[in-house]
Amino acid sequence: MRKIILAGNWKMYKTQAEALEFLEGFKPNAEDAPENREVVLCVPFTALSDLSKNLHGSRIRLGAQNIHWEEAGAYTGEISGPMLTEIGVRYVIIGHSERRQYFGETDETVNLRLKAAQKYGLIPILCVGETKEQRAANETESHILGQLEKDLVDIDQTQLVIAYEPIWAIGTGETCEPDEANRVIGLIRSKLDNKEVTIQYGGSVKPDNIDELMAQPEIDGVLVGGASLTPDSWGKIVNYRA
Ligand SMILES: O=C[C@H](O)COP(=O)(O)O
Repeated sequence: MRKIILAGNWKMYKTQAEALEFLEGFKPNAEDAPENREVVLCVPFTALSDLSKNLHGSRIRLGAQNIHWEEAGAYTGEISGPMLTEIGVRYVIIGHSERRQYFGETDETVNLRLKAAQKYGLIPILCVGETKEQRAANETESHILGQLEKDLVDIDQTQLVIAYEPIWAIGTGETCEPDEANRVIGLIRSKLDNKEVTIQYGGSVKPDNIDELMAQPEIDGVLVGGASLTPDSWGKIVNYRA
């Protein structure tokens, strides 16, 4: 069954102290949300351990923002599956457009990271999406389907979340129209072997557009950057009106 998953991606924001302060403010909002909604926070590595210790008995799940494909080794700046699972991490974002754009992530390395996540029992949140130029050139579909074809080689689609994030909508305030996000997500679903994969929308999701986005039949959740950084706006998003 398709699961509703609302995930915040804090990117490179919040120290440990700021993360704990956020948690104090957000916990009551999370507990108010309907039980069928999975609430996830993908936070910087430095905040994972402290948050994990403070999440016992809570329904909030922890996510990371990267994973290396090796179990250990000389890979300065990387993090491994066992390091994440040891502290209670359940989800990991892979292939975010910022990783692809600034850190040389390719479909090949995305595929390796996806395999590693699944090997260690983590649920990957695979990000795909087109640039403004690709959209203008009518290449949205071919680009995304090309990403999926390479990224998903030998990936178990029963342990997978996909986030459709049009790059032009990330952090710009320019949200993809809900019916257009629904159309693209429907297209992604049509190409998957497992039609029950949770597929999220991401890109300038805010408290004032979450209801309309979540009312779309193909959208199973959201991946949220900026609006997941304050307990108030993230609380409103996880408590969207069904
Ligand atoms: O991972 C989240 C996305 O990059 C969306 O970020 P945003 O909500 O700040 O536009």
